Order: sequence, then structure tokens, then C-alpha cells
Amino acid sequence: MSEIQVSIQLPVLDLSQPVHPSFLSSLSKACQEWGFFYVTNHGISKGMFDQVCSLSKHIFSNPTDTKLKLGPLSCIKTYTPHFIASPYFESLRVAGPDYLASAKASADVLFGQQSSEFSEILHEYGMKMMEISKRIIKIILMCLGDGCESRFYESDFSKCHGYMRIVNYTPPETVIEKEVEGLGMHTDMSCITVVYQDETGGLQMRSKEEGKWMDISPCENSLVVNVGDLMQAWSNGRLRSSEHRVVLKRFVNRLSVAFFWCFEDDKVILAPEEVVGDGCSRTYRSFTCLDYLKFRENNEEGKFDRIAYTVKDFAGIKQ
Ligand SMILES: O=C(O)CCC(=O)C(=O)O
Ligand SMILES: [Fe+2]
Repeated sequence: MSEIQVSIQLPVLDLSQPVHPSFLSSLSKACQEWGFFYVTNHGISKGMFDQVCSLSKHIFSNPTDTKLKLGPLSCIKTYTPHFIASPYFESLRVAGPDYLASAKASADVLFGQQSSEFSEILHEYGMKMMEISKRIIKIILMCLGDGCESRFYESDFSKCHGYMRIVNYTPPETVIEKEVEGLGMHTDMSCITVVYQDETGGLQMRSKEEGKWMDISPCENSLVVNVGDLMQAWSNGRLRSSEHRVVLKRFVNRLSVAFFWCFEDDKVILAPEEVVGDGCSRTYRSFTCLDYLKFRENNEEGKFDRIAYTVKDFAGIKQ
């Protein structure tokens, strides 16, 4: 991994302030060019993040045998062990809309039924993330043109749902290379993804034209938002689903919590005429959300590694 790395300044969306038109144009540019931006004043306190992190670390500190009770061969299937996405990656999934029940189902298997701390905080976190995601989607719709928010939020986005993936990255103890890939290049199968990353760093995005890797550095009290495949297709490619990865540069564990905000499974995704724009042609055919998710699942190679199979491969119209 020796590509040149450059740094850029991404806009920071302040959720405590009304959105100014000049900010909207820089946000719009970032969504087209990079598919990434930061969010601040989102209403999640540092204390809450710290609690989510420390309880999650406690979960991952269990012996592998115990964690595998939640693994791919179990009936719960919330835990992804090492060597599936990468040797250094393991994750736990908490699904909505009932985050409490989802987190509790995993915690009960690991700790017995007395422990409710983990499920309660994850429930609170999930509910906050839903609220934040709705606000962000509305602002992203504003980037697509005047009136887009009022025209399309209710009709297209009000049934969205979200799930979280808590990821624990464990770098190798002996490193030959300077840095290793914790999670290979991919695009997210969401409308948007809202990521909390700890102070370790390592999240990188790939630039559109030159394919250079750029650090998305952790920014205190800020979340990282990236546009996903579903939004790229729904916007007829006006918003970019960014290619990104995670590299581990230091001998320290890294923890992140990614919240994936998605269309409902049976949603038919087709960019509205107004979003496509006069004189522009459609670049994605219509498809149902679930069919795309299945397409990605069935293409193991396209899952995390090389992005041979993206939404463009699935539903893009050859021009
Ligand atoms: O760990 C991170 O910072 C990002 C993880 C990610 O890209 C993903 O889970 O899709
Ligand atoms: Fe991702």
C-alpha cells in the first residue's frame, strides 16, 4: 500500500444552526465530488460515545468461542469474526427499529440476562442516529434543488430504517508493511452511513478522478457521513457513493460504530424526473433495494475487496 496520500478539507455540517445557502453549495459539491462530510453538534455527547466504546470493547474482549455463539453459524448471526472482511476486523451488528431487543439478544448470549447496560445505551444511540440521519437526508435533498426536501422526503425516505455495525480492528502484533488494510476498499449499500470513529484514525476515501487515497481524520465531537450506493442511484449519480477503506497504521486497536440508513427492502429505486433534470438522461434503471442487497451478497468478491460489483454494475445504464 504505497499510494500517494493527500489531504482535503471536507465541509462540517453544524446541526445546531440553520443551513446557510453558501454552506449548502459547499455541501452539495462535497457530496458530488467526495461523497463525504463531517457533522457536528449532533446531540450525542462524548460521554455517550465513551460508554458505547467501553461496553463494546468489553464485548469484543470475550474469548472467540463465546463470541462465535453469535457468529455466522449461530441462529443470531450478529457477530462477524476475524478473517471474513479482513484478518484484523471483527464486528457486531445491532439492528433497528428495536435496537434494545437486538442488542439484548446478543448481550444475553454473552453475559446472561442480568446485563442491560449495553442494550440500553445501544438503544439510545440507535434512536439518536435515526433522528440524525433523517435530518441529514433532508439537508442532502436540499442540495439537489429547491423544494426537493418537501417533495421527496415523505414519499421516498420516511420508511427508511437503520442498523449499526460496531467494528473492532486489531492490528497484527508484528507488522512487516508500514500499514495494513483493516477493511478493504468498498462502497456502502446504504442511503447514507453515519460513522463514529475513535481518535486512532485510518479511515480513507478514494478521489474520483485520480484514485488517490485521502485521510478522513477523526475530528473531535464530529461524526463522519458518507453517501451510499442507494442514494447514488436514487439521485441519478448526482451524489457520489464514495469508495473508502480503513488502514491500520499503528499498533493500537481501533473502534468504530457505523450506522447504515437504508431504504426499506421492497422500495423501488428510481430517480424522480425532477432529480434527473431537464435534458439529462437516466443513468440507472429502476430496481428494488432487496435485489441489490442480494446481488452484493452473492458476489463475494465484490463484498469488501475490489469493488467489481457496485450499484453501477447492477443498475447502471450504459451510455
Ligand atoms: O471503521 C470505519 O471507520 C468505517 C467502516 C466502514 O466503512 C463500514 O463498516 O462500512
Ligand atoms: Fe463503509
